[in-house]
Amino acid sequence: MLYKSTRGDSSRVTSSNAILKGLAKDGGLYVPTQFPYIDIPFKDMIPMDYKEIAFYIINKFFTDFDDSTLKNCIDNAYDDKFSSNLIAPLKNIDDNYFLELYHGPTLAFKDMALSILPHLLKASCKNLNIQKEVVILTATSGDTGKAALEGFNNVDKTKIIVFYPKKGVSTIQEKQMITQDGKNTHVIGIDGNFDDAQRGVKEIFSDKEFNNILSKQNYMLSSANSINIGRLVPQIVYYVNSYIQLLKNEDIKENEKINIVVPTGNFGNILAAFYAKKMGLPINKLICASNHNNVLCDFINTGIYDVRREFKLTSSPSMDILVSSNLERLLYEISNSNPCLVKNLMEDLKVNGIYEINEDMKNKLDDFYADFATEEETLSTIKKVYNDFNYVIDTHTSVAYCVYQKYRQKTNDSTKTIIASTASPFKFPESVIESIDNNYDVLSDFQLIDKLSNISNIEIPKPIKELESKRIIHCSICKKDKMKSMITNILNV
Ligand SMILES: N[C@@H](CCOP(=O)(O)O)C(=O)O
Repeated sequence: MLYKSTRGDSSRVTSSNAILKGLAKDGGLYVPTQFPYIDIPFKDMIPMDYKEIAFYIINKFFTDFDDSTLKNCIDNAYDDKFSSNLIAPLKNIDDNYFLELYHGPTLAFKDMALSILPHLLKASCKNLNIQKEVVILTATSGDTGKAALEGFNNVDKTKIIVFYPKKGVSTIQEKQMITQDGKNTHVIGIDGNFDDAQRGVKEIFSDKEFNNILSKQNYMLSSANSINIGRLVPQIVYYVNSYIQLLKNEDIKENEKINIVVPTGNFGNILAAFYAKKMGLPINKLICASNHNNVLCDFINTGIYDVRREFKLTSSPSMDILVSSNLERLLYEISNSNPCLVKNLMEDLKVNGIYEINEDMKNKLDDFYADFATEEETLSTIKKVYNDFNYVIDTHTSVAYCVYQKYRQKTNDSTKTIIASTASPFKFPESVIESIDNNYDVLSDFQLIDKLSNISNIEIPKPIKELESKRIIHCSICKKDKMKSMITNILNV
């Protein structure tokens, strides 16, 4: 299996190369040259556990890793760092299936891939005999940053540098990042939003001169964001695994189609579900749920991507994104793998802040349904789910569930549905408690966490409990146009 750029660079690279580089030379994203198919009957997968399914799927994409290396990466990733031995359990709430992706070390779905990425990256270095130190640049709107810091913490011959919007993440998300220990970790708040951080990181990847300077000093750049194919492939696994869980529990029949609802910002998580569908997972609709930054929802409904709108800070900060990176991979797929077309659309976006896809591509968006939740709807949905089912969800999952309710009302579609539950409610105690009972607005974050634990009858997750006494280690901030000089200082180049 080889990988190519969405923007036409003619070179084909191995998975090790794609993982190490993160982004293609021409600024495009690496995509597989063909899609592997799930070639065993789903019922034969019932006895397989999460790790075995992970091996089956990842092995089809990362073909230059030998079996024992890949198994080793998987064993080291999905171990007792996860508080559920199912790794990603499904909760049946009112015959909807919440796929709880937040039982990893940092309590967000990003752990599902960032627990394995450092191992894949180290193995890639070995496969390619790379002796350089790898500098992982990461832009985050809250969850990726902490998961990447945790994953790469003290990993030999790597440094991890995370940029986050100083005013665009929850208090707990920020505290999780700025208290991160590890001699190779760096965290910087910027005076812009997530789009500024992501743009800055991408510009640095494409800056040939800077990359040459780094190379002379024995450094190379890679990415922990979902622009890196090493992030995306492990995310396909949990959709396949959850389908098998449904089958095992006899909630569905073999080959019965399901819907998947994903709260979406950078389009990585829903793209992984789309990739699962391309591999043969029986999926009816992929339901894209946006918050008030509803640029993706508009795109899916009109074929026009228009970022010329106000960037809103919401209670679901991880989705506060207007320039959604992975949509580029979808454009590539729905354009019949036409890199010139993708390149032109990306150029239109850069120059004019808008593009429109052609009719043929619009028709291929039929796999998707999209809607969005307002702030009010997000908070009232948390309350409703709590009151009706005594189940506490976070703000991002609430966006997903709210959009799903709208979908049901509009379509009457009763297909069994998985709702990606992307983060623990303990990461957003203020918004979650405010939704359920707004009598507590004078309490501090950690008092709110206690309250949340009482209300939900769920023990405070260990990583949150430990956070209260952790000291702040990182207090760097920078202007959004000074990200490169921050890196220069850190690396002393
Ligand atoms: N939601 C993200 C933003 C970055 O997305 P990624 O999936 O590309 O890493 C975050 O929490 O940082």
